[in-house]
Amino acid sequence: MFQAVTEYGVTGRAFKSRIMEFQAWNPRDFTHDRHRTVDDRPYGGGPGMLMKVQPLQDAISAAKKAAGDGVKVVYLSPQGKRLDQAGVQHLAGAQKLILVAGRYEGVDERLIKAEIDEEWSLGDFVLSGGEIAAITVIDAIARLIPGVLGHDQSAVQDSFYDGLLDCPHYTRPEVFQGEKVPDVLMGGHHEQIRRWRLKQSLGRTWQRRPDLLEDKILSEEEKGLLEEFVREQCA
Ligand SMILES: NC[C@H]1CCC[C@@H](CNc2ccc(C(N)=O)cn2)C1
Repeated sequence: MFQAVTEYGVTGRAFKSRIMEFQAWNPRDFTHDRHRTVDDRPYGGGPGMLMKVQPLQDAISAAKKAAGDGVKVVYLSPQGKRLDQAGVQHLAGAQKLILVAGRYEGVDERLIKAEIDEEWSLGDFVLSGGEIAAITVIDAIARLIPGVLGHDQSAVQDSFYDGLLDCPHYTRPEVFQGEKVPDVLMGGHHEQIRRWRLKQSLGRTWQRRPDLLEDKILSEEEKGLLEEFVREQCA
């Protein structure tokens, strides 16, 4: 599953060039019974199983041992703190991360308490396993590691990560579905293009995610551009 980030795209290059390193630790490799059992029944009964404590504990311990000092152990679940770009930046600051991907109905609370440093959630929805959440986190973190994105892409990244939604993008043909590319983008006037893109990002954020604007202090220029956008919308 993790080949999605270790083998493809910019993240794949980050792992191939060893800017980043990945190793998977499967609890099944830490079982001692013939069926390599990794699930166990919940005390208190009820449907579903939990992750068997001993194999998961041993997998985490082995990963910690291999990581050495300065490792942060993160558990991904709907019960975690809601992850956003600021949270990704926080995680990207860690030298080493162990991402624990759960399966079944969950993990014994005592194991979480003993081994997990931070619990994060990608959103209010349930996946069949934490692996896809871990893959997503790895991708988001990788994009923030110096050298992973080409310098040109990192320029694009900055505009998006100032807490605003991205502006509309256009490429060939000039007319598509009966609609022309906005003239400003055809003119090559970089300062006008910068302002237009910033105005579109501000306006789109105001329209679709006003909550993001609540946490953002706008510069005088941004305030002016947003007012212009709103006036044009209400005209
Ligand atoms: N109680 C269900 C829970 C038990 C333990 C394993 C997880 C794996 N699935 C996940 C993991 C994370 C997220 C998320 N939102 O970040 C959603 N789903 C499911």
